[in-house]
Amino acid sequence: MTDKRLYHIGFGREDLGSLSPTMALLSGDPQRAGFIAHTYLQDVQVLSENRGLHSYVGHLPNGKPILSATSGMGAPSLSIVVNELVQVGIQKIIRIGTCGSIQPHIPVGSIVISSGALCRQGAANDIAPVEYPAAADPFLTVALVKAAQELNVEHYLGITASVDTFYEGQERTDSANPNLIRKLEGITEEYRKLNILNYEMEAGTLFKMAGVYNFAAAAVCGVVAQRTVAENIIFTSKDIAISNAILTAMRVASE
Ligand SMILES: O=P(O)(O)O[C@H]1O[C@H](CO)[C@@H](O)[C@H]1O
Ligand SMILES: O=c1cc[nH]c(=O)[nH]1
Repeated sequence: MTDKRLYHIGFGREDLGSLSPTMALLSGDPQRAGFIAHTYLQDVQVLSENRGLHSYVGHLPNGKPILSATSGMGAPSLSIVVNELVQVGIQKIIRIGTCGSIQPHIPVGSIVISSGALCRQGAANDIAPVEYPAAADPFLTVALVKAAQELNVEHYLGITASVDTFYEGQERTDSANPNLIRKLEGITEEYRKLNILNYEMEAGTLFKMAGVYNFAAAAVCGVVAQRTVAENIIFTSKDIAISNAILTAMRVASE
């Protein structure tokens, strides 16, 4: 542990003052991290906006201090941020993300709460063996499910596929690269049959790090694409999907 400013997140323990938050809400998108901070936290301070990794600290109406931070996209960036957040005293992380559904019954606008992840992520292999479980914290995860029930948010609990690429790794061909390597052809259908609910790009590595570093992690993602129908993001449902994920996570953070 250190009291110095951490190189990537751009702040250290001393910048947190007497607040000393132990919970972080982690968004891939810096705008989302800022929105959460400015909408839900009181006495918000901008801790850093280094490399697009915007971080904010404040407290909830009940006085609980909370950090709202940015992971960036993908596991390599997340792994750096999470390592540094743990160094400044964070013990619980809820990822608030977006995802693509690969099950026909999970519509855009709803949320997926991850019970665990199939972790097809290179960064995680630097942290733990490939067989190491990518398991969400059961207590935070049940709390997210309860929160979604209480808020009447359409939610699904199950296994997430966390992969390194948005296009090839999620079997998208409507992109600059129309060619998929053979091992990725049909992977979405295979995952669908394995009862995997969704694709995203950070939860698996986050969960493995939580096991190795000994902190609690959970993930809630708004569904912004329906991959059994099409590859594209459904912009008309994006705001409601993200809002549902944020509301659900904030209810848990407020407990
Ligand atoms: O919306 P965020 O949290 O960034 O999450 C998802 O969106 C990005 C891809 O569009 C990836 O980071 C993926 O995991
Ligand atoms: O389809 C999607 C949507 C958001 N994020 C992903 O990683 N995939």
